[in-house]
Amino acid sequence: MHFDIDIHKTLRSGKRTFDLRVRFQSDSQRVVIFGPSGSGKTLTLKAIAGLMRPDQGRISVGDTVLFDSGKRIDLAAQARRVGYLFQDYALFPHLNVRQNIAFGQARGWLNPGAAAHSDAVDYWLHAFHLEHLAHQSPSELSGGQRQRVALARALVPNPSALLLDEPFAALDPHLRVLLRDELDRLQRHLQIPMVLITHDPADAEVFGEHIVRLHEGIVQPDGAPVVDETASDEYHLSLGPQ
Ligand SMILES: Nc1ncnc2c1ncn2[C@@H]1O[C@H](COP(=O)(O)OP(=O)(O)OP(=O)(O)O)[C@@H](O)[C@H]1O
Repeated sequence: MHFDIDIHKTLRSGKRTFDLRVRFQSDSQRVVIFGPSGSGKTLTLKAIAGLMRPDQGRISVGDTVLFDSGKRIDLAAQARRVGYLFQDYALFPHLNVRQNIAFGQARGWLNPGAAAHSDAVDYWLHAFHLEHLAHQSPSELSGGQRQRVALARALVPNPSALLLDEPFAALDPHLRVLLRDELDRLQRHLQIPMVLITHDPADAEVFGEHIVRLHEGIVQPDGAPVVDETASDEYHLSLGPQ
């Protein structure tokens, strides 16, 4: 999957301004945007997802141009076919697990109850071992279960790429190691291209086939690729053919 990213955005808050000038290209399936707090990682991910409109630039994922200020292209977030995992998972507290996952489907937006019974929802409930929790609410789940529900919701519309905002930040250190391993195997199994943002070097080590280093809104030139050689065919989740 080819990512071609060129984002210009100036944000003002009182007397403070923040200039985001992010430009990179990648043919990697595993791109990590790595940088300290406040470096512009979330803004970059939101721009790719269509949740933040750049002032200028061009964003394409594969053959699809998602945004091009020169050509006045700006696809709506729902039309971009990218899954987004929010840092705090952003599950809906009033919907149960099944309904939260169904919300990932376009038709679920109006009536999650009606969309809750579909093959795709059943598939991801099963794949993430969530069937027995289908009727529970997010407040009744562990941190790891919440992450699986959020991942299932992001995957249910069969996106062409996955965007992950600090996916392990909300977890305790032990769970972080387990779920990092689980996401590693999930990505290798699905072969879904992903862009993951993090300030944790351990995430960059596992997922950073291509590392984009960000500092104060600008990509740093020393972003040499780091290839992870620990590929494993083994996969413990119940994933069948897609
Ligand atoms: N709506 C906004 N208006 C003004 N400034 C903003 C706005 N949103 C973000 N910023 C500023 O832009 C900068 C980059 O924010 P961003 O959320 O992308 O950082 P980040 O690298 O994801 O940080 P963290 O790791 O802490 O989440 C920050 O200094 C932030 O204060």
